[in-house]
Amino acid sequence: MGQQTIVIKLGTSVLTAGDIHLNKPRMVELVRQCATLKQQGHQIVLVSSGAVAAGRSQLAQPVGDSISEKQMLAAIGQGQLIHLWQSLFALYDIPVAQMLLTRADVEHRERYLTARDTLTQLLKHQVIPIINENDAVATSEIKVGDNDNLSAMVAILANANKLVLLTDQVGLFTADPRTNPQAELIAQVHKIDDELRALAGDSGTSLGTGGMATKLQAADIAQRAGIETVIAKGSEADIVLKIMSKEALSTTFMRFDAPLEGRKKWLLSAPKSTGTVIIDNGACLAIARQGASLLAKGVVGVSGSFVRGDLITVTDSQGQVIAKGLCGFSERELDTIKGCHSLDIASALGYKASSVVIHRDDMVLL
Ligand SMILES: Nc1ncnc2c1ncn2[C@@H]1O[C@H](COP(=O)(O)OP(=O)(O)O)[C@@H](O)[C@H]1O
Ligand SMILES: N[C@@H](CCC(=O)OP(=O)(O)O)C(=O)O
Repeated sequence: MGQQTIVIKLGTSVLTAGDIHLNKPRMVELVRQCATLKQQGHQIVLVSSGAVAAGRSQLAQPVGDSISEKQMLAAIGQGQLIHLWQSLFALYDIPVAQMLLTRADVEHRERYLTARDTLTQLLKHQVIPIINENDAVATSEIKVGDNDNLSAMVAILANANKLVLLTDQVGLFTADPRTNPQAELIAQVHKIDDELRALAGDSGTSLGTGGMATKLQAADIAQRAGIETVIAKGSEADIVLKIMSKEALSTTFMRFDAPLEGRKKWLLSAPKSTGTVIIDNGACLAIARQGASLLAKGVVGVSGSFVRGDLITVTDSQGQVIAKGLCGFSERELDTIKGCHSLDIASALGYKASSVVIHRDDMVLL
């Protein structure tokens, strides 16, 4: 492939030097590699963790791990982080931009499109966007929570070809190599299933967030959006350049051949599901095999709390997640009309309403 847009996510494990201090020589190395890629005509977006660690290293007294303390640390450290990136990229005359996002910035379609436009403009002007979660103000309702998932959202926003997750391991192993020295590297993954998810543990340190589990979630989103994901070790010499020339020891998650179109990519990446609809086997087959919309007739149960237009999860009667999509009814309406023929919905509710529960254009299969 020729010139590509590459989102590179740098975990705290890559950006800290065995403790909480930012690893400046490592950052210099990564900047040099990004500059080389830019010279080759590639577009680069960085998702940089490290704000909390950087904040901690600046305070003389020890600080705890409560949410408000971490938010304070992020507010202190983010400035130092972006200052360092800016100074290092300036050595190559490459301008950078800071974008601090939360889930709320991508959850609503208009805000998603605004963030996408900003990113597109920055790339058009040869600027490297450096993105982190806006930890200082992100409440539990609006935060993504980890930069792996955030980087998958960014990869979709940037219409990227590749998502590179740099961490402190060479890739995904059959078990956490920290605790299991016999663990073996999995070089290539075509589809992420429950068996693979069971291998991916949490972060082995108090600095990282989510470990391999969130990296798999990110790779899963990216794969479906048609983006290849590579997990590799950020401390390896020339690692990003080696990934580009396919010489890196790493785990590659192949992209799906039939990627989703724009609106469905947004559905996949952003909104949080607030409820669940359980459907019968006939409806499962119709939506999964025939690409049909979900009708009330196939609905056997409803849970959670949602209003018309909210994103909900669709499961089969065994609880297996089949799809997610924007629901045409509230949970109370859906409970009333479950099992109804589409023509009977209006009389069951007492007013005219949508004839489908989730339209196929508003649904992604999982
Ligand atoms: N199956 C696995 N393969 C590789 N690493 C794993 C696995 N399960 C858990 N891990 C842990 O995930 C950690 C990397 O995630 P994390 O600490 O969140 O790093 P980062 O800061 O780069 O996001 C590794 O150091 C490792 O201990
Ligand atoms: N936003 C946080 C990092 C969150 C996160 O996902 O961390 P990591 O698992 O190290 O990529 C920070 O800047 O400290």
